[in-house]
Amino acid sequence: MGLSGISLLTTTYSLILQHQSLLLCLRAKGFGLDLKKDMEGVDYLSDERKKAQFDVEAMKIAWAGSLEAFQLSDRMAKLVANDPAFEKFTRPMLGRKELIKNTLRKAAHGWKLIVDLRLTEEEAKWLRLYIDEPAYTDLHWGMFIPAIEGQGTEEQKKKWLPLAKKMQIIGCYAQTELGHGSNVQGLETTATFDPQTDEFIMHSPTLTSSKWWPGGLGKASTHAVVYARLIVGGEFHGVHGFIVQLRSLDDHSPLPGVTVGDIGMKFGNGAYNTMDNGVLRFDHVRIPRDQMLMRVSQVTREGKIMQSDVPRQLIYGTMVYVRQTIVADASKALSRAVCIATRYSAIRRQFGSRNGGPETQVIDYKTQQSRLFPLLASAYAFRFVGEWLKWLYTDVKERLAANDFSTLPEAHACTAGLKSLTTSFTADGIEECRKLCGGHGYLVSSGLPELFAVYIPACTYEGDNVVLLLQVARFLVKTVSELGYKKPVGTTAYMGRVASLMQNNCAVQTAEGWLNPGAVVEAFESRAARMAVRCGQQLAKYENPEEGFAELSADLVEASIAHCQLIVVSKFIEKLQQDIPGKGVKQTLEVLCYVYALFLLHKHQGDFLATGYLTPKQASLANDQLRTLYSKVRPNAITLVDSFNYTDHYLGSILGRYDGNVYPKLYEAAWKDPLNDSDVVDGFYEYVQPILKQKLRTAKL
Ligand SMILES: CCCCCCCC/C=C\CCC/C=C/C(=O)SCCNC(=O)CCNC(=O)[C@H](O)C(C)(C)COP(=O)(O)OP(=O)(O)OC[C@H]1O[C@@H](n2cnc3c(N)ncnc32)[C@H](O)[C@@H]1OP(=O)(O)O
Ligand SMILES: Cc1cc2nc3c(=O)[nH]c(=O)nc-3n(C[C@H](O)[C@H](O)[C@H](O)COP(=O)(O)OP(=O)(O)OC[C@H]3O[C@@H](n4cnc5c(N)ncnc54)[C@H](O)[C@@H]3O)c2cc1C
Repeated sequence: MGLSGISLLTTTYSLILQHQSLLLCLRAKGFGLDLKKDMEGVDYLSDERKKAQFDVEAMKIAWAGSLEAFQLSDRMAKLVANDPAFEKFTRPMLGRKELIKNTLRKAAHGWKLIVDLRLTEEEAKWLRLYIDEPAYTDLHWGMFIPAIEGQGTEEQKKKWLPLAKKMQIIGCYAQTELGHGSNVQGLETTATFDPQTDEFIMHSPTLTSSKWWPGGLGKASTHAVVYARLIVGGEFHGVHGFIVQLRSLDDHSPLPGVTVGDIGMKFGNGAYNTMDNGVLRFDHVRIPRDQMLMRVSQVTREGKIMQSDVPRQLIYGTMVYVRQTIVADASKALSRAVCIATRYSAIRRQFGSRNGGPETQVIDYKTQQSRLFPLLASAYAFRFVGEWLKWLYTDVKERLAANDFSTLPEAHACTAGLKSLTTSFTADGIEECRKLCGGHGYLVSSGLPELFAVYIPACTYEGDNVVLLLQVARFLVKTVSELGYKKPVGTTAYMGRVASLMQNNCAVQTAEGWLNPGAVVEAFESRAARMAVRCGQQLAKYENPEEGFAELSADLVEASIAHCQLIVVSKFIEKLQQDIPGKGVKQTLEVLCYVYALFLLHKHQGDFLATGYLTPKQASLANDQLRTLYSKVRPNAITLVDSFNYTDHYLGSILGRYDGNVYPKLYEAAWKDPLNDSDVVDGFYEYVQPILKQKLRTAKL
């Protein structure tokens, strides 16, 4: 085959697909074909992109939240993607020491860009996101600084924040211990006030009191906000945060009395191993009294405890903040996996060839659609609920600054519940995307294994997901028990209509009847209210409420999930009531909103049926409608994932490449694996050749 023959192959998409494997064989056998030249610059997904029924540029803005947000994010994504310093292809192949050093290098380069280009805090945040490598900086900016901002006095903020924001100190958030993570009040590290020297003595009295897990602690941090039991005058006064210096600012060596190191390798290659999660012990380390974060309680020079008007729950405030950001991160992680799986599903063909024509794109299989499109819809749903949660958190923060703490319990329940719901779904969703990509999804170069490995701890950190749903359950039970005399507000306002929600059943008679926001919201409200009330009734049978709560905890978790799903569905619907510009954008989002809601209704139909709200026929109609909706998503699938506006660098996936040029790039990547540096593998002469050359004496073999 001559070169002209090869260029002919590039003329049509389907022909190229048929001949790719042949070309690859030729190259492998040394025919000297330049695949790069032949395949690059072709958009294998262009036919798919032509099918779009909406304005993609407008959808990008709807996804980003505003034109300004889109432009900012786009600028930072390109800045990172075009900088070779942020290459990440080889990350999963690095040993731990190289990995950490590489991360330190990237973090330093990122900081240099932030300083040199005078980036704002918002721009810097996006820059770190697109660098896409968990690092000590996440904890420094994401928890250490927010802990001081939320729990420090004005004086403390004035002293510590400028140092932290200029990175003259590096901080982490040291709460969890070897023996306790979820049970914060069970922490054992002590901070004992010494009135003679006006200091706290930080001490780790037991092995299980060793701080264990804090990110950035292992190797990078100079300081930590350490959570410890406050002991004054021999009495315990609750757990509080203390700013403690751990390492010398000159040579980074641990200070006297401080034992600190990394806790070792974690799940997966690369992935979260770029983070130095650490262990820390104190041997009677002294810190000045003014290093206790004193917005909630103060210890005076004389050793008196003073309580401000601020509720003690504010000590948990940093977790509320981070849980809110984790919901936003869930939509990013899920959309990334979905983008990879959707693009690849349009490229991949299996079966169905007629008369030698192309095989069927796997995205056209209804089973593929029924697994993929709900994930796509969920990515959008999480994006919009994340946007709402950010608003809620900003509102709470402003109120807290003005000493209005009334909305803190709801903010806690919403952040805890939505963190749990979105991270559990996203972790499962990434794994589903891997399966949707068949065998190639299991290759590291698909980007999915590392994304999964880096993401799954989100179900555990910032609160184990079940523990958090039990917090939501407490909030719901309290709301139900107060219904007689207190009007529920915010996300529990629907409980105010509990009588009608318990009585009225679903009125939908046709599949089209489900395309009605009122019908959908009422279904989710009725299910959530009925499950919460049922739990309340069951609980009332127990003399000891705590015993009842423990006994019914599995049902309470289900009720919490129902409540949180209602929030996501409602916020998606509310988003659609806003003005969303761009041809077809709102209509396409409406389709996704119904896919999200009806998929959940189908998946949890047991709840809807058991509570008596739906009949089996109505549940079946919802499923009929869902099938119709999948057909409406299909032509828009590729452009819906293009609307995330992810660069190939951020996606980090050959299967998810924007141009769909999958096979040549997979092939090329295989040859870059260090194992292929030589034809004869290291170890052949020691371990393989002797076997091949052995003269067997046993008769049996
Ligand atoms: C590719 C790159 C990807 C990179 C991704 C980067 C993402 C970066 C993000 C994160 C990186 C990971 C960092 C991880 C950090 C951590 O994990 S820090 C440690 C987090 N630890 C936890 O979350 C512990 C979980 N436990 C708790 O939250 C609590 O202890 C509890 C379980 C809620 C408490 O239980 P308990 O019953 O003992 O509670 P009490 O202390 O008695 O308090 C009860 C009352 O307080 C109210 N409450 C509880 N929590 C809060 C809160 N956060 N805010 C407000 N109010 C709260 C609760 O409702 C009770 O109130 P009531 O008495 O009125 O009923
Ligand atoms: C990657 C990663 C990064 C982390 N980063 C930090 C950090 O920067 N700073 C920090 O301080 N911590 C950090 N952590 C620690 C993290 O916050 C805790 O691991 C988390 O809060 C869970 O606590 P645990 O490990 O004690 O789990 P456990 O509470 O021991 O959970 C074990 C099991 O018990 C169940 N369980 C526990 N309590 C109850 C209950 N009351 N009712 C029913 N079931 C229950 C849980 O559901 C779970 O199935 C990190 C953890 C990870 C994995």
